[in-house]
Amino acid sequence: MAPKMLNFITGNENKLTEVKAILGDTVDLQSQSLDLVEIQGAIEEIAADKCRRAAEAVKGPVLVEDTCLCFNALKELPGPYIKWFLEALGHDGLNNLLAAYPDKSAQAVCTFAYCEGPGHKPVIFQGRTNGKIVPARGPTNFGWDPIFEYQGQTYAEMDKVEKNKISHRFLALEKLKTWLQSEA
Ligand SMILES: Nc1ncnc2c1ncn2[C@H]1C[C@H](O)[C@@H](COP(=O)(O)OP(=O)(O)OP(=O)(O)O)O1
Ligand SMILES: [Mg+2]
Repeated sequence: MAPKMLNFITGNENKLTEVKAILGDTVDLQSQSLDLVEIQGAIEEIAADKCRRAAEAVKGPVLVEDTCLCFNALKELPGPYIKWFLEALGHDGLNNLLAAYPDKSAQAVCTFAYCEGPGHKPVIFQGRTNGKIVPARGPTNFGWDPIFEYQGQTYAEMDKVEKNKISHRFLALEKLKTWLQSEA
C-alpha cells in the first residue's frame, strides 16, 4: 500500500528543499533531521541499510536518500564517499584527482529508499545524470554543485527550476512518484 505521507529523514537542508520543490503538493512530505550511520558497499546496499536504520530510529515509515558522485575515470569513485572527499579536498582537490586522466566525465547518482517500518524491506528508486567535472563555477552553497557540469552549465549556475527538471534527484523522484501512483 502506498503511504499517504512521507517522512523524509535527512541531515541535509538543501536536499530537503529540492525534494519539496520537485514533489510539490503531490505528496504530504514531513521531515526529520537525523544524521544516520552510512555503511560501505554498493550504492543500493548503503541506501537500503540507511533506510532500515531510519525506520528503527523513528519506529515508522521513512524515506531516505543517498547521493553519490561517480568519476568514470576512477571506476565510479568517490561514489558514496563524496561527502568525505569533498570535505577533505574541496572543489580544487576533486578536480586534481582527475588531472592524470583525459576523461572528466562523471555521474550524479541519487538513490531514494522507502520502508514501511522496522523489519520491512526497503524499496529503491534511482536516478542518474551524466555530466563532467570542471573547475568551480557559480554559487557555492550546495556541496559539489559548482564542479558538476551538465550541458554547458554547472548545477550551481543553473536556474533551480531548470536543475530540478533534469537532476539525478528529479529522475529518482519521478520513479518514486510512479510507484506511489501505481500503489494507490
Ligand atoms: N547536488 C547535490 N545533491 C546531493 N548532495 C550533494 C549535492 N551537492 C553536494 N552534495 C553533497 C552533500 C554531501 O556532502 C554529499 C552526499 O552525501 P549524503 O550522505 O547523501 O548527504 P548528507 O549526509 O549531507 O545528507 P543525509 O543526512 O541525507 O545523508 O554530497
Ligand atoms: Mg549522509
